[in-house]
Amino acid sequence: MVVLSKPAMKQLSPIKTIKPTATFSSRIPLIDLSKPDSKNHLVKACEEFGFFKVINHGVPTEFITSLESEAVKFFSLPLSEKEKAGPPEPFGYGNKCIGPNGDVGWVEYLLLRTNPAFDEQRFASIFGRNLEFPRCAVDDYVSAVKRMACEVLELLADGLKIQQRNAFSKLLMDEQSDSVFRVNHYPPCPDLQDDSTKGTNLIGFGEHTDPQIISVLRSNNTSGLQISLRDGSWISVPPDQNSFFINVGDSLQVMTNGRFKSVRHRVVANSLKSRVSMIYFGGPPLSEKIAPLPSLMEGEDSLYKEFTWFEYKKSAYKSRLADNRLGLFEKIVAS
Ligand SMILES: C=C1C[C@]23C[C@@]1(O)CC[C@H]2[C@@]12CC[C@H](O)[C@@](C)(C(=O)O1)[C@H]2[C@@H]3C(=O)O
Ligand SMILES: O=C(O)CCC(=O)C(=O)O
Ligand SMILES: [Fe+2]
Repeated sequence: MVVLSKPAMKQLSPIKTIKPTATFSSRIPLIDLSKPDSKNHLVKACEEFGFFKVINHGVPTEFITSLESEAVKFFSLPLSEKEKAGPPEPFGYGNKCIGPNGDVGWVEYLLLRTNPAFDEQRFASIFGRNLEFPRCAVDDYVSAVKRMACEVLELLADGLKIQQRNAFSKLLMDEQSDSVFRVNHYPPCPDLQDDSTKGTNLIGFGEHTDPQIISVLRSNNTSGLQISLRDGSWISVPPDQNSFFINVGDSLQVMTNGRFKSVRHRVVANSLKSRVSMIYFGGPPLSEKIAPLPSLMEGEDSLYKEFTWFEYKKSAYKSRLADNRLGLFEKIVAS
């Protein structure tokens, strides 16, 4: 079974299908941010999984529910209306096409910038006069999630015994922080019934790691998110609309000289229910050098060549979703 999106300029691959072999796992680390020992659990989770679930996160429920209902309203509009906010370059409304290099998935989305430089006018220019998406609901939600992301990063710095506890979080707090916000909608996708594809599902969002420092993800109660373990196997993440899921991004992997690993993840479309997810990608300013923190090197050499976030992002936008983007920046170690 091949599902093609509408013709576009780029050569598009068919949306991939997948046999639902991953099992739901109770192994995903659960971090209670209100507990005094959370910093050590956080470090362990970042080392072992690059992924964890957070409870007692302090993000007001009303910010979550109000933004999610606005997202549902937006995605319920006729396609011709939503397309007025597209195509994503990279910001705006996108449908099936992910990124500029031919990746596709069973997903539609809004990709927005979050820093203050993305002013009212530029926000409005995406949505136009008759197509509203409430900037204030995005701002309330993103500010609260960013605060929580910074708290997590500061606890991680404490857990790693880094003296400057804002070593990571200051990059998200910077006025020039290149952070991004994404709302994904995965429409229900009935089980495929073709002989060759019976019992398989479409890929909603293909496997990848996130390039930034940290990603904070929240979804409605529909399953679909899967993460890859260190042995390469995939596990399904049980959905929980009251919690947040956090991904270590490539930049945090580099800043910890590989001690934390960015997590490979993907989304499989659900056959019956639609899935809505909202993800804040906390990134550094474009000019920031991404390099291991000296206190984490303990006499080791950096595993990575020196690069700025601008250079990494430029390279990421030339890559396909599933590529090992950090590979290009790893030092070749003589054996
Ligand atoms: C295929 C692509 C989409 C992406 C840019 C890229 O060329 C490779 C990285 C992709 C990713 C993954 C995490 C985030 O969803 C994202 C916004 C990002 O920063 O990197 C996407 C990019 C995108 O959709 O524009
Ligand atoms: O929608 C999701 O749950 C995850 C999507 C994702 O990984 C991304 O947008 O980078
Ligand atoms: Fe991702």
